Formats: sequence, C-alpha cells, structure tokens
Amino acid sequence: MRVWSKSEAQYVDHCIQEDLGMPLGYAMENAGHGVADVISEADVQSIFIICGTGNNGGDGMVAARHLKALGKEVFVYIIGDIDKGTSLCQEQFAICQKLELITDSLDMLPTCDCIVDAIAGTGVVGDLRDDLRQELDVIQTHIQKMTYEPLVVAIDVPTGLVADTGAVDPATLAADVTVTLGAVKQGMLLYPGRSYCGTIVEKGLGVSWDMFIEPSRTMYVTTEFAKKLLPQRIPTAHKGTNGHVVILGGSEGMYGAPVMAAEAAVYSGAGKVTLAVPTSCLDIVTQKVMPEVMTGSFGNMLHVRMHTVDKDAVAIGPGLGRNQEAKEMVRNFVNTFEGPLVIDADGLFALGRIETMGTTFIDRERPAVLTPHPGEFAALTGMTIADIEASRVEVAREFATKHNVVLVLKGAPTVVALPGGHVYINGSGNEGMGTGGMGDVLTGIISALIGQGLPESRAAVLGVFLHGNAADRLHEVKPFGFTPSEVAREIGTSIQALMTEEE
Ligand SMILES: NC(=O)C1=CN([C@@H]2O[C@H](COP(=O)(O)OP(=O)(O)OC[C@H]3O[C@@H](n4cnc5c(N)ncnc54)[C@H](O)[C@@H]3O)[C@@H](O)[C@H]2O)[C@@H](O)CC1
Ligand SMILES: Nc1ncnc2c1ncn2[C@@H]1O[C@H](COP(=O)(O)OP(=O)(O)O)[C@@H](O)[C@H]1O
Ligand SMILES: [K+]
Repeated sequence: MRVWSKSEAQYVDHCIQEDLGMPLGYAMENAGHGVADVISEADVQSIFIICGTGNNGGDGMVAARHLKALGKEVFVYIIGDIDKGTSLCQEQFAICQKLELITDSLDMLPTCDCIVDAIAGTGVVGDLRDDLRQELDVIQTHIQKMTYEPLVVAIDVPTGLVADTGAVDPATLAADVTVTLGAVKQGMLLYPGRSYCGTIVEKGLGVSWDMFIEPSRTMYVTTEFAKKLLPQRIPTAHKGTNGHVVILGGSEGMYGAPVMAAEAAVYSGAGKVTLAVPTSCLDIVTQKVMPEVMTGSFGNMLHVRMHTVDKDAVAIGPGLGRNQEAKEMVRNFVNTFEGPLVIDADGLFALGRIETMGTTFIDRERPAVLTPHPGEFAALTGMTIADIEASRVEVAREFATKHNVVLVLKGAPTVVALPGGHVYINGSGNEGMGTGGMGDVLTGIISALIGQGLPESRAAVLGVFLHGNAADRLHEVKPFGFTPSEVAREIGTSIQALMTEEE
C-alpha cells in the first residue's frame, strides 16, 4: 500500500489543480462523500462535526451535507475565524449555514453518538497553537463526561498528529476511525501516531494520482503486498536448489542465539544450514541444535572462509560476543566476503561507527543486509535512540542510500530501507515479540530467503513481514510469553496463509 509524506499530499493537491485543471473542490466533494459513507455505515444517528477553517474543515462540511441528506442529525461547529479560512472552506460554510447545520456552541456535543475531527489535516505547521489546544481540551472534557463512548472519526489525520513523523500533540483526540484521503500518511503508521488513528480507512479523491509522484517511495507492507514477494518453488526443487545458509556466531555463554538463527533458517525453507561457531563452543552447540543443522567450527579466518565460500547466504553476528578477536574477525570478513551477507547483533557492534568502515559497503555488487535494533543503529551512526525513533523512516532511508545497504531498522514498526531510497514500513508484528532471541530468528529467516534465491531487498521485506505475521498468529492465542523458537516454527504456516490470501 502506498504511503504519502506531507509534501507528497500537498504536491498531489497542487497537481490536481495545475496539471489536470480539476478544481480542488471536486476532490473535496469526493473526500467528504467518502467520509460520510464510512460514518453512515456505522450505527450512529447524531453527528457533531468540528471543523477548522482550512480544507480539512471543508471536507468535514461536505460530509455534514451528505450525512444530513441521509437523514442523520448533524451539527457543525467551527473552530477559528471563518473569514480567514480557505475559499473552499468558506464556500462549504455558506452552504451549511443555509442548511442550518452550523452551531456556535458545544452544547449539543454530549448528545451525539459520533464526533468528527475535521479541524486540521496535513496543513498544520509546527506545534498546535495554544488557542486550539485549549479548544481541544474543552472538547476532551465534554467527551469524558459522556455516559457512553461516542464514535470518534478523524478526517485525513487526527488533528495534531504530525503527518511525517507520527508525533502527536498532547491535545490530539484519539480516533476510533481515521478516514484518510488519497493515501495513508506516513505518521499514521508510526508510533505514537498509530495509536491515535484507530481503524484506518482510505478514501479516494475521485482521480488517480500515481502519475504525479514517483512510484513506491514509501510503501506499507500488508498481507496482499507480502504475498507478491514469496519465492516460487518448482516441483523438482531439492536441497541443492533451496540454498545453503551459513550462520557464523556464538561465544561462551551465548549458544542460543546462533542456534535460534540456524533453526529459523531451516523452518524458513533453506536447503541446507550450517552453523559455524568458535571451536570452544562446538560441543555444546552440537548438543543443542536440531539435527537438521550441520555444525562446524572456526579458530581463524581460513576456517571462516572455508565455511563460507560459495554459499548462498551467510549471516554473521548472533551471539558472537564483543571481544577484540570477534571484532577483528567480523571486520576482516565483511571487508573481504563478496557473497550474500546478513549482519546482525554483535556483527553490527563489531563494525562500530560506520564511517570508520570507509567504502566497504559502497563497492559491493550485492548489498549487505544490516539488521540493527535502535540501540545498535545508534552505535553505528552516533545518533541518539530518541532521534532515531523520532524519524525512523527518514534516518533509515538516508543510511541505506548513503552506505548502499539494505537496512532493516527493527522496532515497532520495523522499516526496511533499500539502497535506492525506497522504504517499506512493516505491517505485522506485536508487543509480545519483546523477548531475547526474536532478532536472531529474523536473521535466520532473511538468510534462508536469500538462500532460496530472493534478492536481498525482497528477502528483507518479506522476511520482516513473515516474522511479524508468525508472531501475530501466536499473539492471537497468547498475548505474550511465546518464544522466538515458536515464532520460527510458525513461519511455514504464515507462508501458507500468504499463499492462500485472496487478491
Ligand atoms: N490531498 C488532497 O488532494 C486533498 C486534501 N484535502 C484536505 O485538505 C487538507 C489540507 O488542507 P489545508 O492545506 O487547507 O490545511 P488543513 O485544513 O489541514 O490545516 C489548515 C488549518 O489548520 C490551521 N493550523 C495550521 N497550523 C496550525 C497550528 N500549528 N496550530 C493551530 N492551527 C493550525 C490553519 O489555521 C488552518 O485553519 C487535507 O488534510 C485534507 O483533509 C481534501 O479537501 C481533498 C483534496
Ligand atoms: N512491540 C513490538 N512490535 C512489533 N515488533 C516488535 C516489538 N517488539 C519487538 N519486536 C520485534 O522483535 C525483534 C527483536 O529483535 P532484537 O531486539 O534484535 O532481539 P534479540 O537481540 O533479542 O534477538 C525485532 O524484529 C522487532 O521488530
Ligand atoms: K483532522
């Protein structure tokens, strides 16, 4: 699903008028009609629509007119000075006035079973002004005093949600449904914004807009989208064609991480999986790991090269430890290995600040996949975790482009950024996934998909979705307490569900 930034939304707005010569009022009519459709499908009778004086307010008044025509009881309350509003908003106001829909007080609000936030959308500049905050606080107080919970519907975005980052103003009203226009706005998929949108419904503007903007700069990965990324298996496939994956990791006391990664690769369909660990760990790891995984050990770079030469995917890092020896091994390997590569956990730690690695990734023909969580990404970049979280889509995009890597920036939600600047916001996953080892499983899944012939970018986007989707299945049965290994075992079922998903 396509995702818009604020500037893309505004650019489409501009192109509708300038390039097509279509009056923006037509788009507003479609938008408001779409909102009215959504509300009329809900079981509500009286609707209190709070409108600002920009075009978001205009959408609200179009919706008011349609809802009135459907026989609903409708009140329109204006925040701000209508004389200073946009011409489209003033036009709609004049119509609503004649239809006697305008009220100048909040008195009727508590009698309504639906409240619509049409105060402002993508046109908000900077922090909400104090006067608007105060109005929102008063509205919030009215809602809290109601004896039943009204349905709160936001038009385009909940007012005060920053369309690019997902930051929200403390005064923002949390919606049950957000009817977003044209395409979903980036900030609606990022936290905390996502928690304020409720169910997101997309409504069109009555005109296709893909011709105006570069395709797929930011995408939301849904089940329908992920289905298209699945690898195809030919009937004659065998272990030699399904990829040989090597996991390099492990250290004393950290045996589980590489084992989970290797087993996840098996559950994700790898033809063969070899788990190579430092010599001192071999016995314990061999006892722990499932019989389908082959084991090997390394004591020097020559051993590492022997394990990895001509393999279909190599993952380095899970449980590798952080001593000097491990660090040097990683750097040496990353600098010289040209095959399909995934770097995770202690492998990322070993890289240190990315600038010190010079052009290592830039020259690679096949981009390496890096899978940091925000803490690891902070160590790679020198950024603070707060700054990363405040704009995870943009920082991921910038990093992937600058360093020619596929960057999997994990978290809620995980975003996958590609060297060409495209970003995929993952649509699966849940809070039950916060258990040690979850990331190791993801590394195994992505490696197995690369091993089966998917390009790194596709393997990363699909792998992240499958990982979250498998966890979502477990989450339905138990909200938390499911293990990373259970998630790995669920991957096959997730693949099956994707395959049978209706188009
Ligand atoms: N994308 C499109 O093609 C279309 C967009 N439409 C609507 O138009 C909206 C954008 O309209 P506008 O550009 O007029 O802007 P908005 O209506 O989103 O916001 C402008 C209003 O917010 C107020 N405002 C701005 N910054 C503020 C701040 N910091 N504190 C308090 N108030 C602030 C302004 O005074 C003005 O009243 C979209 O969100 C959508 O609802 C639709 O009409 C249909 C077409
Ligand atoms: N609240 C959440 N919502 C969605 N995904 C989550 C959430 N918490 C954790 N995850 C996912 O779980 C995984 C945790 O990875 P990581 O922190 O590397 O774990 P570990 O180092 O223990 O293996 C990531 O894929 C992350 O996106
Ligand atoms: K709004």
